[in-house]
Amino acid sequence: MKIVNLSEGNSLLNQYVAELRDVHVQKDRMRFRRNIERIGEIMAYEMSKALTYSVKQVQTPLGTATASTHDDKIVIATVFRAGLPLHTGFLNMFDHADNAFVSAFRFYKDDEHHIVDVHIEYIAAPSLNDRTLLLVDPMLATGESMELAWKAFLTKGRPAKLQMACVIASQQGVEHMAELFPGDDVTLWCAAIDPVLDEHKYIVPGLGDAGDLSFGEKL
Ligand SMILES: O=P(O)(O)OC[C@H]1O[C@H](OP(=O)(O)OP(=O)(O)O)[C@H](O)[C@@H]1O
Ligand SMILES: O=c1cc[nH]c(=O)[nH]1
Ligand SMILES: [Mg+2]
Repeated sequence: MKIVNLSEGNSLLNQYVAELRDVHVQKDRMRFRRNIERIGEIMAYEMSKALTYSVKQVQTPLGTATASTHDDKIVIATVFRAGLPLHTGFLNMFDHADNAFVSAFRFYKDDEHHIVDVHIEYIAAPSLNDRTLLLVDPMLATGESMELAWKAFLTKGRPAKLQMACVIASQQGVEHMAELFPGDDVTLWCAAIDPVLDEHKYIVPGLGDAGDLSFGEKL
């Protein structure tokens, strides 16, 4: 698996990630969601550079212009619920894309909240055969949700290409995905890689619970 960490370069992206992490700015839920969406827009732009392009002719009112545009048949796929603002950001840019959704939520199997399991309940997707699948989820902690989402989407066909995107990845999550995708045909794009998970499997320093910060706490 190839990894592109977009925070390695200086750009406005880093400002949005810093705001996502900031406990004071997080009180503004609309800004939190919008910052994830803006990061999705920037990531989509960066990821568009890795697509397959061909030159086309465009009829203008005054003549014919040429443009190199991508030929990928894109499906943007995300994981309920924290993935929704990131998905919107991608769809703002890839506005012709089809879309796919899966629900995955982490729950604790023990009273001490140390053992996390992931539960998948719902999947809605077009045929993924021969498509370019952009699998986007803001947080990659253990990597379990991303792996199960990928396996759930595989029941809808075999994409020609897979590109994954997350805002904050943990080192453990990156290693988990690299084991799942040992070749270099899959790329993981992210805006930060954080060093550790805490005992509850939250990314540290991370940002907290992306789903709760976007939409409020759930029971
Ligand atoms: O890599 P993992 O350890 O699987 O954790 C990452 C998952 O955690 C978050 O979802 P969460 O389960 O909190 O659900 P939510 O979107 O409803 O908050 C996030 O959106 C990922 O899907
Ligand atoms: O740190 C984490 C880990 C999983 N999900 C989140 O929202 N945050
Ligand atoms: Mg959550």
